Amino acid sequence: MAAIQFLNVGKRYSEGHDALIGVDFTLESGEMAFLTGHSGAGKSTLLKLIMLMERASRGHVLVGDEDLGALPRRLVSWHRRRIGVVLQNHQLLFDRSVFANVVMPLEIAGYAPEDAARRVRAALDKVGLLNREKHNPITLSSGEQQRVGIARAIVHKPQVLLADEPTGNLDPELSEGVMRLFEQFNRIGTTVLIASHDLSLIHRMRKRTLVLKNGRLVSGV
Ligand SMILES: Nc1ncnc2c1ncn2[C@@H]1O[C@H](COP(=O)(O)OP(=O)(O)OP(=O)(O)O)[C@@H](O)[C@H]1O
Repeated sequence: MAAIQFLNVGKRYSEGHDALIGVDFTLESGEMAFLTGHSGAGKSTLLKLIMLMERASRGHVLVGDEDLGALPRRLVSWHRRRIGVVLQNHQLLFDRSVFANVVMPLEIAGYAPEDAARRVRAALDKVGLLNREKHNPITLSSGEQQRVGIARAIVHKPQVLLADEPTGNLDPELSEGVMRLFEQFNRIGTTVLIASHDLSLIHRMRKRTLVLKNGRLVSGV
């Protein structure tokens, strides 16, 4: 079954700039792939369409069976809960603990506190940070902070995990560790799409790689 489908997708920003043109690809459920291309090629835009942070100007974006262009407004938050997102600057809040950062998506989704706490600990365990739950993230290294961001992205067991330059600030060894984590989530069935311009890292991972050039998919389809 397809997890993500782009059918002749175009995205024109209001200024008239075409960020994506005629993009067609399918990511099967349980697949892991990279998305690469020069700065401005359209990588972040493509991910934003999947998260419904932007809407396609042409064509169709499907996540599972749902055509996002036809998704009723009341289902947008349901849709976002199917997706976990990891960003380069991880957007952790430094006025609260690691635990409090990771539990946020579960609080928003209305989980009971005990259930939420169990899930947060399971997520922190998966990223190797169970002993840091009471720390403030500002006291952690950048690699550890990124792993807190990953725990927060997967704590609600999303079907799809998206990452936008998740290793941008990390040295090669830490970057590889983060990629191995994504691989682990993929192995248990999560569909993973990672935007990155770290070509040597992508090469080492030996996964399908979608390449964008000036808004068009030129390879990996
Ligand atoms: N909100 C916006 N309004 C107008 N233009 C935008 C907007 N967001 C992105 N763009 C433009 O769309 C094009 C694609 O941008 P996008 O951020 O998707 O590229 P990218 O491949 O992720 O680049 P980078 O690697 O530098 O993050 C760029 O020319 C960018 O300037």
